Amino acid sequence: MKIAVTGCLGNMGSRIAEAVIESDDQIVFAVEAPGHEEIGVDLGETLGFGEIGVPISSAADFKELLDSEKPDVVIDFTMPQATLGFVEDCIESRVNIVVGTTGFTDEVKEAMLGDIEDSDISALVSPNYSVGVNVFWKLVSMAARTLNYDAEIVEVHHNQKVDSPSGTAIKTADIIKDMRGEGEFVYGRSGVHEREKTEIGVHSVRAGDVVGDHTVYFSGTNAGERIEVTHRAHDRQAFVQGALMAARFLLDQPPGLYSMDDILGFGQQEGIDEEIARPKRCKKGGRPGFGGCGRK
Ligand SMILES: NC(=O)C1=CN([C@@H]2O[C@H](COP(=O)(O)OP(=O)(O)OC[C@H]3O[C@@H](n4cnc5c(N)ncnc54)[C@H](OP(=O)(O)O)[C@@H]3O)[C@@H](O)[C@H]2O)C=CC1
Ligand SMILES: O=C(O)C1=N[C@H](C(=O)O)C[C@H](O)C1
Repeated sequence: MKIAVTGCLGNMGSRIAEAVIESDDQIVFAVEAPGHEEIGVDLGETLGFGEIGVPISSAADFKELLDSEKPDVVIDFTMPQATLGFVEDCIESRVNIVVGTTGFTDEVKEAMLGDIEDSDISALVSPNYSVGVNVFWKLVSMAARTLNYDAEIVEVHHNQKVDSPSGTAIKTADIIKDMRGEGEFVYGRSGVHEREKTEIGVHSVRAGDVVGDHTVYFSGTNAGERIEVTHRAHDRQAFVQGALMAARFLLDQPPGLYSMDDILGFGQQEGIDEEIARPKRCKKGGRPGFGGCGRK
């Protein structure tokens, strides 16, 4: 597989590059932010592998490199503004892309996904490439639909992370809302506030070198219990392996927008949810669930 890596000296980009260098795949070019002091230096030298014949290029030359080096796929973990440009260039040059960047506004992300869907490329865009988090989302969806309990999300990340809440937490909140057909997101409460039943709290912690933790608390009123669904990433390898799996998956796909569900065989969301027995009726439009009939 011929791979191009953007943000090749970042936390994720450098690890993607290292994994590719150590594999039978090939890095055909790698870019960093324009003006980066390592531009022109051999990527292998910088990453401690010795010379590999791939200079770190400026992202300003991305389109030109796409057309001359013709990678099978671009792997991008950078920042939203940069990613939008890379996606646009990939569409124009008909090169597949795996996007890991988070921090897009809803509008910008929808527009980007729409452009991909209207294009001739295949792409995968996910806020989390770890297999574990993709299973975590299934567990959360099952709990959210089954239990009529308050749902609160807490995510913890390293102190270099600039976007809050994490893309993973946002997708987790979306899943809970979708499963319940309702929900208002409330970010990091402060001051006097009476919690509405349908609120979905989202809380961000930034500290030290935490790779990425996500917990959803499902806690019932008078239920005498709570469930905490937690995923903890111990090492960025979890994301790297998923992103490389995604890149390989795209090689064989017709143009389209794919998800990790397609790769992991989780396409049958209903298959999981249908197994969950649920109370069938509630009075006055209450929402059924194992926590009883909630008010709407
Ligand atoms: N989907 C997933 O599984 C995961 C997603 N992420 C997301 O990936 C993104 C990157 O995370 P992380 O690697 O930790 O961040 P880093 O800040 O460590 O890396 C980002 C890299 O992108 C570079 N960059 C910035 N602007 C450009 C540009 N215009 N062209 C090329 N390169 C550019 C940065 O360069 P410089 O330092 O010079 O600015 C930096 O090297 C974040 O949005 C994060 O949330 C992270 C982990 C997993
Ligand atoms: O910035 C990070 O580090 C991470 N970002 C992703 C996110 O925003 O969800 C995924 C992972 O948690 C690490």
